[in-house]
Amino acid sequence: MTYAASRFSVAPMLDWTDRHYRYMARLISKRTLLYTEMVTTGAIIHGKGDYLQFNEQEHPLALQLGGSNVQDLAHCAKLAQERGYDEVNLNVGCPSDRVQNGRFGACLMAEPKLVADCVKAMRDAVDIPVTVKTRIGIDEQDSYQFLTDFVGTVAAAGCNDFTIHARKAWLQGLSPKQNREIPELNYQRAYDIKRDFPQLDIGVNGGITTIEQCLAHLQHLDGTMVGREAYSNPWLLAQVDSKLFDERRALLSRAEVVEQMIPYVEAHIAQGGRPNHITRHMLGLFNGLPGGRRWRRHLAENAHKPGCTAQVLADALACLPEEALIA
Ligand SMILES: Cc1cc2nc3c(=O)[nH]c(=O)nc-3n(C[C@H](O)[C@H](O)[C@H](O)COP(=O)(O)O)c2cc1C
Repeated sequence: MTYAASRFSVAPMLDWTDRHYRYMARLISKRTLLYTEMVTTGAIIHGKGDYLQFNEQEHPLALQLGGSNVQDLAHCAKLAQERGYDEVNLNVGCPSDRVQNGRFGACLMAEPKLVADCVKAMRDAVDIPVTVKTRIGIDEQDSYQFLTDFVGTVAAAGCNDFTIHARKAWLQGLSPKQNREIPELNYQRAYDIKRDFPQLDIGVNGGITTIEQCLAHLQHLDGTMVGREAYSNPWLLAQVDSKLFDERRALLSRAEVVEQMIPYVEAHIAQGGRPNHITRHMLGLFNGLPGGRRWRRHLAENAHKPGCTAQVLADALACLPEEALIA
């Protein structure tokens, strides 16, 4: 496998990977594939807002859909393609009650035939890749056979690209938050799927916190997806283009990223938004550096105040020592 054939992505995360986070992430890495938060077909079709909005700078960008109605998913996939998304992904991994009531998310692992029908309808509607994010199992259905039956059935419907969150979903008794730590991760399951379905693109997700871990997974797999670490420590993305894609392009410093966010925040305010809609995603930018706490505190204490402007970012930068500014 070449570097360029492998994938690195930031996971879809509700309330976290909104368009503002993604705009910042794109300033840090050009090669990372960014996912939207999960958007339900119901929100897109019946909602009042524009749930497909993004900034052209965000490419490459994948829309994650939640749903299980075949026609609705096909319709939303088509809208995604028309709007310019680079990929459309189906959520077969979220364990929350709300999602189970809507019969989508992780509970769909128990209905591979339905997922296959959804994927086929989406594939028929669009030319962009249709991908699936899934778990290694749900509840007591956690055998390797269960996972291979699921992947095999969905792949036969035309999905060539799976990201496997290497932790099974508990549909009862654990909150989605608890279910991100328990039960334990089983990366071997994802490796075994790649061995048994070598023609498929298989990526892994769950518990990855360093680029070195990504490189270790890429010995077995086609891609890695990072969630929480890419949010709380966005500077992780600064190593992606060079270490995973062998690109030599000069990177921005953290301070330069902040400077480029200032006009973006100004434009957001001009449209009636508040700075903290954006700065809340930037709190971890100086994590681990001297002054990182002061940066975080300044934004957390000021960016929500009425009348606050994009100057809050310049003021927060001024709290930092020189060594943090050039890092
Ligand atoms: C705040 C939050 C929101 C999430 N929302 C979604 C979502 O919308 N769709 C989805 O497939 N997974 C969602 N997840 C799960 C992540 O995509 C990912 O699978 C999980 O966090 C494990 O990866 P990590 O250990 O790298 O964080 C969410 C996770 C978090 C922390």
